[in-house]
Amino acid sequence: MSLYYDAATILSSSTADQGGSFKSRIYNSKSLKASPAQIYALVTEASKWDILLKEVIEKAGILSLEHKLTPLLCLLLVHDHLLSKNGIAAPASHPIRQAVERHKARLKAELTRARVRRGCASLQDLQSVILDEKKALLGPDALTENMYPRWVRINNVRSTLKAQLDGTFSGYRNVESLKELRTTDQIYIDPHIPDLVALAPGAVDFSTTKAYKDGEIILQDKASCFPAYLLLGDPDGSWSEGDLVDGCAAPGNKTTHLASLLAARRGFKKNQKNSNKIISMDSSAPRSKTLQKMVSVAGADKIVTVLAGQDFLALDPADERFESVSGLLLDPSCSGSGIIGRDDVPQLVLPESNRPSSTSNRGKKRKRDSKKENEEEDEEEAKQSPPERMSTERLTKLSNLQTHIVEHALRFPAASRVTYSTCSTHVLENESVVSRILASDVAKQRGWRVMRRDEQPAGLQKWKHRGIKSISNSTDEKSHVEINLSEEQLDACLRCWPGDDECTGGFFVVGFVRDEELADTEATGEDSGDESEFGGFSD
Ligand SMILES: C[S@@+](CC[C@H](N)C(=O)[O-])C[C@H]1O[C@@H](n2cnc3c(N)ncnc32)[C@H](O)[C@@H]1O
Repeated sequence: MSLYYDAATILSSSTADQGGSFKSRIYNSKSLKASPAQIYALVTEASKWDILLKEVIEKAGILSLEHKLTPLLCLLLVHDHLLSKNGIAAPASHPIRQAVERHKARLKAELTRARVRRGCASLQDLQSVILDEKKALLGPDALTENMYPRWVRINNVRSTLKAQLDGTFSGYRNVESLKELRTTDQIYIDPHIPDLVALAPGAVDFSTTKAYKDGEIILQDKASCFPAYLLLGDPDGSWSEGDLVDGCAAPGNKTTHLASLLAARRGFKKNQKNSNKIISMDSSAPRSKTLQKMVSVAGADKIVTVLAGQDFLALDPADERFESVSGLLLDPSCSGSGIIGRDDVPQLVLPESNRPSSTSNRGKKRKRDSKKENEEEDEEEAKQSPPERMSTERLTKLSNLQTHIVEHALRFPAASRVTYSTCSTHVLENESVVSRILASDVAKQRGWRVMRRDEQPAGLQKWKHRGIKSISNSTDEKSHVEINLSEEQLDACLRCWPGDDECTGGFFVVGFVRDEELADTEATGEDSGDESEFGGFSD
């Protein structure tokens, strides 16, 4: 029984008090009695159905009859009663189980009515309609990670798309759009990124499959696949790369994607001698261990050299180890404001109680409950706009460091392509950084410009979300950031927005290419490299 009380407690407690992500709060809490896995599963599942549960509970009128139930407790219990295979996890004689089960006929009837009203033949169909309603009601931030499709990238070092479709995904039915992806036996082949597929939310946990353990498939969000593809282009593309550097590489998603794209390219150009290598590094030693492990599992040890604990800014571009480096991928630390699930306390839409608020004969307890609910409301408000929480000062420091890292990449003597990416939605960390880089001496002296849309790989040319000049959130507005980018330059920037129809997290990526004809030998001086500008951030 503690399961429902524990879940209600964790949802009501303030993130600021406890710190950490929602999941870590559950797993680290010492005061909860129920199993953390059960609490997490209950809350995340209930948050997928809350709009429906609210409607069913209100129409069944339970809350005005059952004074033992708060709206939150009722929602969690009715979820399990109607939608969980095993029903409510409490002894049949427990008063709060009885408080729900007394109304089982009405609840069942209201569930059927709600499904029929929406024209859905099954509960599975109903679920995606409910998620769409939730998105429309609360905006994309209301959706947590577990409500998005599962993105799976096929690793060409160890496998091929065809082999995986015939193996791991055999029996899956192909759908033509993400919207159609509703049931767990469907698969969608992404039109923007080669060898990327999506499975419906709730599909099997692919991290338990043999293909995952053998490194044949990698679980990677779609947006995070943009940078490596932007850098290397299509396998039949004309850019013939030398060595590659991934300067901020841990845990290794983009490094292993680079390796996969190189493998695909080698398959395509079988007769071409190609011995490019990838040099990957991360300034954090512990994260470098993860990077090394991911590279090994992906079968990329022969292509990738990991420089563990290496600060990219401390590399000397003139070092002979880097004389053949033609492409660099920079994905430095950022605010992470685009990450789905970072502030991942599910937003639950609760039923209205329809009870007088202070006249109850359960004085104290009711007061406690309503205090909890007020706290919940405050918390919900605080959750509305996660990107606005980071201070302008902190964002400016990050932006300075990001600019400095990319400018350093532009100095590698043989470099002709560089990509810069973040999982941030802030203009300050994205278009503003691009604007500052293009204005820097190193960019002018060496003839760097942005990679135009028509120069981008075929899949990304089709991507509709592009750079912007401003965003209506207070942190960016307060910074009075000036963005000197032309329409063409903004069009060269690729953006992903959390919660849009493409089901990505928030992301930004831009490519820079070197055009010696643009090189301005008159431009002098080094760009500011004052380390004190960059302090005070963490990953
Ligand atoms: C956003 S994460 C990179 C994610 C990675 N590209 C991937 O796709 O798996 C940023 C990483 O940059 C590293 N980092 C930050 N500043 C760095 C620097 N100056 N040199 C090397 N690594 C750095 C951090 O330790 C962190 O692991």
